[in-house]
Amino acid sequence: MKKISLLGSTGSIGTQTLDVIAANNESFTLVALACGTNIELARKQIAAFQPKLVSVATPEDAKILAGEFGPEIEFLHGGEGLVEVARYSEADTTVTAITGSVGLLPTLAAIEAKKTIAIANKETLVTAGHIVVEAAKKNRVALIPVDSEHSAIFQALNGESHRAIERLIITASGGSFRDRSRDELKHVTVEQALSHPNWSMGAKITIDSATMMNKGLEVIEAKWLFGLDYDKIDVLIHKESIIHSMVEFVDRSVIAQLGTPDMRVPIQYALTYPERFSRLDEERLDLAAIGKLHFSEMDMSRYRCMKFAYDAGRAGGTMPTVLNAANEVAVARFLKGELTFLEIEDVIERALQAHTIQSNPTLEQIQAVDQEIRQQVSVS
Ligand SMILES: NC(=O)C1=CN([C@@H]2O[C@H](COP(=O)(O)OP(=O)(O)OC[C@H]3O[C@@H](n4cnc5c(N)ncnc54)[C@H](OP(=O)(O)O)[C@@H]3O)[C@@H](O)[C@H]2O)C=CC1
Ligand SMILES: CC(=O)[C@@H](O)[C@H](O)COP(=O)(O)O
Ligand SMILES: [Mn+2]
Repeated sequence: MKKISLLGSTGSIGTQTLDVIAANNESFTLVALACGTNIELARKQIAAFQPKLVSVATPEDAKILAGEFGPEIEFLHGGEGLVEVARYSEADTTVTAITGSVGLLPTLAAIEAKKTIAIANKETLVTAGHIVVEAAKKNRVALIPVDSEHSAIFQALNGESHRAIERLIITASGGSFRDRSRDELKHVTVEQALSHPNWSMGAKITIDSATMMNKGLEVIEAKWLFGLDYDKIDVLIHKESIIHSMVEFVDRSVIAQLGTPDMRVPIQYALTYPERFSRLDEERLDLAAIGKLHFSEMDMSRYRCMKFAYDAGRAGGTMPTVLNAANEVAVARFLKGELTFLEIEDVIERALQAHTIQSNPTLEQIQAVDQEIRQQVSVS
């Protein structure tokens, strides 16, 4: 029985992880969960899965739930609660399905406690990839990708030697505005931006997909997960999200992973790896019904965030931290109606241009830059 601790249980990845656990309850059990403020859903999840440790955002909610569920379950809150859930002694695998760089400290705590990490929280790798990868190596902990593109690459690689890889080809749907010109983006609404053509996801990643920042974050995520230079990581627009990504090998053979857009596939694979469990009752890919798949080149002037991400990744040091923190705040401000869609890019560009890079930053330096940029971008 694999014992799972889940960060971000009430979100899109979190709820689908619980679907996977419930569908395979002879193999998986949930021992700890953490969420934020969605207490109504957390209550249902606790009742259904009976974890032994729970963390929520506020002490008030922790107290209410403790009163309802009694002493059998321990209730914590805030950043410390997240860390305790991530490194819970009874868990052997931690699923990081929380949004944003707030996932960094809990992920590091889980690695230090030698949990296998099923990693969905890409912002953690973007903001501090060198620290996370180094910690995983030192503690001999596996980082198993959950993100669909990285799971596809992981499956395509299937243990192939690093030397055999010519390049990774990460596919991008183009997001909510894939068929609009830049001119048509001036007056788009939050509601329109939140309508992804292929995937149902949390708000932040859906906006990232529309700006193409999601793909930029994924390029940096791939650099750290697969240990490749940026010159070996390409992005290809593929509007159907059927090919989840590909690997080209040095002999020009290309291996792709395909499937219907369903995150429960990569989530389940991250939990069953190196085995595969059956999902025979689920929808199967019907290429004849789809008929055609489309591909086009990435256009860095149409998608400015793509260029920001490659530039920040190549610059290294604290630049990816700036990219991520500025983006998190800019997206939150767009969602609140404080910025227009195109202003997201302007805000990120200003933060990157104003920053003096620090190379090979420590965790403390990353945390300081993250805070500084958040303050700066919340008013700029
Ligand atoms: N959704 C998807 O299909 C994919 C997502 N990812 C990545 O997975 C991660 C999660 O995405 P997604 O599931 O869409 O996000 P959601 O917004 O749907 O869910 C986020 C989860 O994190 C919790 N959370 C957020 N902030 C805090 C905090 N400070 N303390 C405690 N809990 C917190 C939320 O709790 P609450 O709601 O209770 O406040 C919620 O459970 C992101 O990094 C994303 O990039 C990667 C690939 C695909
Ligand atoms: C499901 C998933 O992994 C998302 O990251 C998805 O890839 C978003 O799609 P695009 O960023 O390609 O629109
Ligand atoms: Mn993805």
